[in-house]
Amino acid sequence: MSALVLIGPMGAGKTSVGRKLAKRLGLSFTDTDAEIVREHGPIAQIFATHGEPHFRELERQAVCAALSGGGVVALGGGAVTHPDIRDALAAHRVVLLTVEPETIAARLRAASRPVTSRPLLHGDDALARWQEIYQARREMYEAAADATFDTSHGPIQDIVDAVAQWAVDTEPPEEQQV
Ligand SMILES: Nc1ncnc2c1ncn2[C@@H]1O[C@H](COP(=O)(O)OP(=O)(O)O)[C@@H](O)[C@H]1O
Ligand SMILES: O=C(O)C1=C[C@@H](OP(=O)(O)O)[C@@H](O)[C@H](O)C1
Ligand SMILES: [Mg+2]
Repeated sequence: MSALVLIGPMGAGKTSVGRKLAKRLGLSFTDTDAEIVREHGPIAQIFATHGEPHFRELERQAVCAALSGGGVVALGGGAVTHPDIRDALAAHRVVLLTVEPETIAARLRAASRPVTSRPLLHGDDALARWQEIYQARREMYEAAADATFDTSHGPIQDIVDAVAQWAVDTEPPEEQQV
């Protein structure tokens, strides 16, 4: 069963768009960060106690499990850095959500949970770090994506509608309802 997978940089909207998209399409929703937190505790704590490589291994396990369950799956922004995850994504429909730095600056300021869920942005100048990380991953995102939607402008519902339309238009024949 192929999943509809959302990838992209921190704050692009993978979690928020993914949840609404699943509802809209009548599919299950899995956020792999939420699965990791449920099983292993807060992301910042995992980074602090065991380091990023350990988090990436937990993420690899969570992503592989989520992909096999199908439905809509929102990944964490760094999941594409793992080669096993990049390989696994080839069998699924992958949507890249992008966002401009001007917009992300406001989202990072407004975010209520950056400290617990985005340890890579801790400290001074989170925006500069966000840009650096995005640039370093941009090619991996683009290579993995079947479609790209920018979430910088307009209401979130417009993005949900656009991705839902794309998903219906490109649905593989073997998964269409008979
Ligand atoms: N058009 C939009 N598309 C996506 N997210 C939006 C949009 N407008 C505002 N937001 C907000 O931006 C934030 C995106 O955060 P989140 O969904 O956690 O992103 P990610 O999972 O990619 O890190 C949310 O607070 C969401 O409500
Ligand atoms: O980009 C990254 O390396 C990360 C993104 C986060 O998820 P979101 O992209 O959903 O914020 C979370 O997985 C963790 O803090 C690491
Ligand atoms: Mg998220």
